[in-house]
Amino acid sequence: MAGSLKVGLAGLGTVGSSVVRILQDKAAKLAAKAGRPVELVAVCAKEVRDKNLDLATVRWVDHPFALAADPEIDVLVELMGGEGDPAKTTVETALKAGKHVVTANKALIARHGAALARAAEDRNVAFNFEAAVAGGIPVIKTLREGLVANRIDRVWGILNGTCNYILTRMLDEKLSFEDCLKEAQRLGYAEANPAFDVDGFDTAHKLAILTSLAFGTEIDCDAVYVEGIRSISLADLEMADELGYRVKLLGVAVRADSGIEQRVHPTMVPKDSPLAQVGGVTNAVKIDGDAVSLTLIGPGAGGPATASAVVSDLCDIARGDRIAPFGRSVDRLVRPRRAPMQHHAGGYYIRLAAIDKPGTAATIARRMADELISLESIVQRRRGSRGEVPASADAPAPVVLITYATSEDAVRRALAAIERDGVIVGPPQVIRIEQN
Ligand SMILES: NC(=O)C1=CN([C@@H]2O[C@H](COP(=O)(O)OP(=O)(O)OC[C@H]3O[C@@H](n4cnc5c(N)ncnc54)[C@H](OP(=O)(O)O)[C@@H]3O)[C@@H](O)[C@H]2O)C=CC1
Ligand SMILES: N[C@@H](CC=O)C(=O)O
Ligand code: NA
Repeated sequence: MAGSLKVGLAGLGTVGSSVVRILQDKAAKLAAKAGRPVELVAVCAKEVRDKNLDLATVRWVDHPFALAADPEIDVLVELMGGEGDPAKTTVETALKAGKHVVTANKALIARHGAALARAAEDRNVAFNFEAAVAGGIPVIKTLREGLVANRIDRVWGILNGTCNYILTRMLDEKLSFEDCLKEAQRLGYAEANPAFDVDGFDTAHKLAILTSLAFGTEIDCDAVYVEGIRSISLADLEMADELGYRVKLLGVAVRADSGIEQRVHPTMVPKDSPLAQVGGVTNAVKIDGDAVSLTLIGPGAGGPATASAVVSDLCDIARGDRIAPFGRSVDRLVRPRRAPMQHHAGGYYIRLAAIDKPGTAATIARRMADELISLESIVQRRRGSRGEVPASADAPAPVVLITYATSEDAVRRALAAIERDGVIVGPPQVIRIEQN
């Protein structure tokens, strides 16, 4: 058997600890599959959180930059997280030193992926990041290699385990948003700063990476329209359920007439659609190609699932597989044309807190008609029913509209007019609807 691939690991948190365990517990099987042992020789961390981790045979290095330049290692695994330092310089240092790099750090790739991939290409080393998108689901490999013969028109799905866990638990267990988030943190799903999860930025990072792979374009993270899930109430989840939908935080990248549309927002999907069935920390990615359309479903976060992808990347390197990180040379990625969000076309769920007085319903209907928006349904509830509306005599009553396909622009204009008319209280809740 060939000599071992020597691994240096920076970051011993949720994912790093699981990587150590897999490399140790499955050493013989991995060596057989990769054709040579994959050996952890050095680690670097601020502290060892998991006191049961056996690091007796592993060298401790005090700083990640030193680990990245360590002459003994062949590959640097970066599992510290964060788009800036120390992660960025650690990865740059390793690539400059001619070492392969594996990372799960989507924030880093979304911001600096092209420059890092170029550095890897220049030195003919691997820069692998399967764990960065949809955790254990091999979606990077699927897009980069398995679907190479396809023209991709849309890549979309549930890309954040924490948000899907929260939305599922809120509806199923009637738990509060805060309690669900705490559970997701305890289970190791959330980012170090969970605002990245619940405000949609983690999904945006992942979507930007998928977009580049799917459409052969430069990563354009700033082009992603982002809305998170903080505004989604139990009332919305229950109303969606009643109307035949589930609410999911989706990332959607689609080839539109005016360019590539990239958006992240809470989305209603029909209850009988595959994405609606995906609950908890599970992720799902749908890829619509001209020859093959498929859906990949699997665990999107958590130590073991994410480490599974990291170890897969390491085995590819051990086998000698070298593939351009974005499936083609960075110089061959094209600049994407951005399709503006105002041009987005689709159905909408709109929840209004309507003032209960004669003419309100007519005003709302007229403003919608002015913008040529056709309504599929209107549901009006009594005051004090769902919608967290107090039951006092002058309290507003929840009105829910479901529109047929229309444009974002038209919806925004109609709602602005309704607000000016003074027939609603507070901001309207708007959730886009995505059909299969
Ligand atoms: N958790 C998940 O489910 C998934 C995570 N990822 C990504 O994987 C990466 C790691 O995530 P995760 O394991 O959850 O994060 P954790 O916060 O659990 O672990 C990060 C580790 O890196 C250490 N670290 C941070 N800064 C330094 C430093 N300057 N020097 C040395 N060590 C440092 C931390 O130490 P300390 O604890 O002392 O701060 C901690 O041990 C992130 O990029 C994340 O986005 C990707 C997919 C899924
Ligand atoms: N915080 C992320 C972790 C995996 O990428 C998530 O919840 O999906
Ligand atoms: Na993955």
